[in-house]
Amino acid sequence: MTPQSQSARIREICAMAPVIPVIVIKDAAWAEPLARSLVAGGLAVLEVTLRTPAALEAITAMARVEGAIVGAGTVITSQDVHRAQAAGARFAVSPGLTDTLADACEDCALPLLPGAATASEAMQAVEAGFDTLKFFPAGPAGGPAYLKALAGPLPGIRFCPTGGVSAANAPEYLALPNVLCVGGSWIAPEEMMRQGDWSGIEALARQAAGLRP
Ligand SMILES: O=C(O)C(=O)C[C@H](O)[C@H](O)COP(=O)(O)O
Repeated sequence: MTPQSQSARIREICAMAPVIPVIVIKDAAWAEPLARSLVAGGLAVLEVTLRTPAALEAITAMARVEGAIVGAGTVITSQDVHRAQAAGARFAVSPGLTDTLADACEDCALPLLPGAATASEAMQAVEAGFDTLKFFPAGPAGGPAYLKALAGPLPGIRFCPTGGVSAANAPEYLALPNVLCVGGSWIAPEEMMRQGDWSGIEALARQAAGLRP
């Protein structure tokens, strides 16, 4: 799967819902009810960060939930790519992009949403065949005004801003012509998962799913 066809698939995935929940999961037992509540709330595309020991098992459990399209986040190395794919991830998200990462995803045919925070990083990603990027870290890098400025010289690129995005500022990003969706951890707070507040998470998902202007 070439970077171009990976990027085409990533565009489709990013267009499915206005928000991709960024999930940091500490207990794989939470995975199935979490995925069910997010899908029920209208968010089908889910990113599980490989930041916790439970992440791979959680990906496997969530991938079995009907309607869920589960990807792995915090994919940094080729080993991450292989582990994510073996666990059942259907796409990968990275805070950045390296040749090694691009090659590993191409070899595995795992669509990659690579990260970029500057015009040069975005241009390098385009040279490597990726035209759909994660804008990371969105808030600290400059927020909606920064991303709006990139749309002029780089009109073909579409972004998923992530990092410091909330229900309050998501509409500002989603109104930009170069934004397909946003990513954020606010839809799956650890405390709500710990308490098994699945209906509360479903309500957060429903609110997020209605954010597209
Ligand atoms: O883990 C990764 O791969 C990352 O790139 C970082 C996450 O996307 C952000 O941590 C989410 O940001 P918040 O919504 O502000 O919590």
